[in-house]
Amino acid sequence: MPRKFFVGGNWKCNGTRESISKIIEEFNKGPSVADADVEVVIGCPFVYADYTREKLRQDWALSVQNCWIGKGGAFTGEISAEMIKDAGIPWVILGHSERRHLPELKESDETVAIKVAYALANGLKVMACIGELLEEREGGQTQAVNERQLKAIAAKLKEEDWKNVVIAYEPVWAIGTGKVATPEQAQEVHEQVRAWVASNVSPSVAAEVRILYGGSVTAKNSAELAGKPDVDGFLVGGASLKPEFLDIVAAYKHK
Ligand SMILES: O=C(CO)COP(=O)(O)O
Repeated sequence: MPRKFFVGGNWKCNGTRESISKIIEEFNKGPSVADADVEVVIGCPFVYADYTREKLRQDWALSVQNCWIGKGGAFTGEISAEMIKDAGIPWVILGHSERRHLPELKESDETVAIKVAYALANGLKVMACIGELLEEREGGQTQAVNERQLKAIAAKLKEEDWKNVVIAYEPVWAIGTGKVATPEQAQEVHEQVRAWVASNVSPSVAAEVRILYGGSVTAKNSAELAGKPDVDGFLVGGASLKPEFLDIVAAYKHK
């Protein structure tokens, strides 16, 4: 089965009702993808999930950007996987580098892995993010870091869980910096990630799991990146708040 191209938008902690309404109006003008070889998912802030769902075209799905590590209860300020599911939101982004590395958050590999397993067990689909820091890349640690992050997640999943996971490779040095990985750099890591999954999960999961690239993806660079064999889509930050996101979605045609 060929891997269906996947374009996720990650709005991060951005937006007002007014700006969301405006950008959705633009998005809703784009061609239908209902029968196209692409899946589109918008990751919005929790508080705007209902508002976004109400306005957003029906052929695009909704995601949130985090969830609590386990069952809900006395965890002030947190949102559980059960609540996300109950609210009718199919996807959650987990392990984003901002959550892994911001000093205020510092989510460990283990925390991310527990969240991924719990969200899957409660019926959500997960965009699981991995990626190396600049100093790790410069220190020749790229593969080791990505594999360490993946290994923590894989250790908690059963083989059938993987059908509800997409992996987002987001090199931290490329996020929000305008410094996109070259198509060759992205392909090299995606190939390593797929090979790791083949050896450590199963060859069939490796063949089917979608590996997204994230980090300064724009309308300009998306077509060439999409042309690489192991790039199955994108997780887009800044450009997912702009009309050019429609052009990034259209990059599936370069597959
Ligand atoms: O972090 C990202 C998506 O999750 C990427 O962000 P930018 O596209 O703004 O670099």
